[in-house]
Amino acid sequence: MAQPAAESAAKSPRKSRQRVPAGVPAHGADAPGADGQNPFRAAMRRSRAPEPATLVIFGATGDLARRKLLPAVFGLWQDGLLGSAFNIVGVGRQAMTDEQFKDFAIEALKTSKETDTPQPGSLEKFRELLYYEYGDFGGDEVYDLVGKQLDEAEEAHGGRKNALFYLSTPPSLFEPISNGLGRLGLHQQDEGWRRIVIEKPFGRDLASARELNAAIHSVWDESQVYRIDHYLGKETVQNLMAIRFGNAIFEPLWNRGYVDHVQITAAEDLGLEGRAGYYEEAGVVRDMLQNHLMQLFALTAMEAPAAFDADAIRDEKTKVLRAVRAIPVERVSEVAVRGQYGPGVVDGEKVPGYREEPNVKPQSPTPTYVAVKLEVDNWRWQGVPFFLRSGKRLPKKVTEIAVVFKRAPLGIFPGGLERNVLAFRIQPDEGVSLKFSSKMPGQEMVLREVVMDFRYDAFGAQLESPYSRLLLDAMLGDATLFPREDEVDHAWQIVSGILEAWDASSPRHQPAPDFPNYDSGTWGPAAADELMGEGRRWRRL
Ligand SMILES: NC(=O)C1=CN([C@@H]2O[C@H](COP(=O)(O)OP(=O)(O)OC[C@H]3O[C@@H](n4cnc5c(N)ncnc54)[C@H](OP(=O)(O)O)[C@@H]3O)[C@@H](O)[C@H]2O)C=CC1
Ligand SMILES: O=C1O[C@H](COP(=O)(O)O)[C@@H](O)[C@H](O)[C@H]1O
Repeated sequence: MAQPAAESAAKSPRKSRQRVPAGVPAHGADAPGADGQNPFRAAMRRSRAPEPATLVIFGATGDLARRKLLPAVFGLWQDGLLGSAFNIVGVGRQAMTDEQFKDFAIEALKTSKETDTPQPGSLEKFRELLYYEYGDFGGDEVYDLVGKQLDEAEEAHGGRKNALFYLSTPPSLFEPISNGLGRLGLHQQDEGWRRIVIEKPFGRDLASARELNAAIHSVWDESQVYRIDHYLGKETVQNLMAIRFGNAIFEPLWNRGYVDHVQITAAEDLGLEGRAGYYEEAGVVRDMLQNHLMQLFALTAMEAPAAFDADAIRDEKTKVLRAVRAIPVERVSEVAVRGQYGPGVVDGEKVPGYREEPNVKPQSPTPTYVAVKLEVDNWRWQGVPFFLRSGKRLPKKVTEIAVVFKRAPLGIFPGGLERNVLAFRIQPDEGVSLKFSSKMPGQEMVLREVVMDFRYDAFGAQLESPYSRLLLDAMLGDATLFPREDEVDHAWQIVSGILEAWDASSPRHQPAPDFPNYDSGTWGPAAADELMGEGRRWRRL
């Protein structure tokens, strides 16, 4: 590996790298978080402490690492959740010294909106945990250097060589990195645990996802593989399971007898945010529908698991994904709607259309909006449609799951017979609300819709970053909130026909409607309303 001139002088010899020894908390008893300032984190600390470990982030100079991963790790560390010894090795292709990477990481923490407020001195202490290696991810040398880092950590880590490899790179590098780690034997668990976290999208279609799974399994056992979907790390998504399976009152209603339909919305006000290179290839189906929305759907529709453990939950999610009626290319126009945003006004500001975004092709056919109707062929949900939608440059950022109940069978009062709605607000204003009809004060028996509302802020705790939760889970070996191979496969099967019909390069391509077909700042194309059918409409959020 060639070293740049400035770098070879500045890079300290490996031997002199000091690690925080085992037995000494990564920050001591005086450290921030140790005073129990966050009661929820304090409770976690007692029951969940990972063994000493090294977190190796491939793609450590990228957008995700900078904005989300480093702040998430910092938050965990500052709250004393990372056990007795811990360090991070950033891996990238840019030539940088440890010192330069430390500067980069601290700057990232200072600029990211996701960083917890640093306690005095904690950024300086955190800086000491950081190391950096770089090289060609297709060669061997970079993995050799990473292996040496794990060797060097051994003593400080009480003789353990536990490592979590986080692949935060473009998806095309997932397989080469997995193979590279395998070639050098870094997946072997004889001197500690070894796990690999793989970012999304996992494949770009069913065939490539299967190939990637096969390639990953040629190195790793499935129990070592953590495919990340950050929506599963959101408190409010976990609360969906808590509410469904921790209360008796919902279960009797949660079926075709009482539910009219379900709406799942993941709306974003933002546009591309400079990610054209990725998004032009992905589009909204790969970016949001195949993963985040399918996970929300599976958690809403699945049967009660026998236990709250990784296999039981993932078995149930897989079962319901399998029960979704197939959407072959011929059915796509009946059950799915696509859109692309044009110029418009969001939050009072004029914004350009998708095709005017930097590095987007002037005639780009990439969809930025999707709405789809899923039908589930099982006893519970027969005849109950699930409507899923996601789009960029919609009027606001809001993610919600709304279970819309059937109307009362007979209207004996004046006033509309409205449908009750149980709505899980995933973000923002996290909470759960129940809409029902109530008598208005007065002499007449007139009904009006009212809302009973639970807000998460009632707990008085700031919600944790999903990446913190998932990173810690992976370090603890808990895969409950990570999609398993078969789930990912079924989610790809569901969207395969849509991709085939909409991808311009597909032989069965169906030409797009005239794009752009919705203005920025509106709720998407009109055809999405028609998808709902007679008597139903998208919720106004
Ligand atoms: N950004 C986000 O908000 C989200 C991202 N993800 C996923 O996370 C992963 C990373 O995304 P993101 O951080 O946005 O991507 P970026 O392009 O910003 O960063 C990717 C990282 O990989 C490195 N890299 C890129 N190409 C190569 C190469 N050929 N050889 C070696 N290193 C390379 C980059 O190095 P360099 O700095 O030199 O370019 C950088 O460190 C992707 O899989 C993405 O889909 C998932 C959810 C949200
Ligand atoms: O994975 C992704 O998710 C974000 C939305 O995540 P959220 O937690 O902010 O809701 C989306 O903007 C991005 O395009 C996609 O890659």
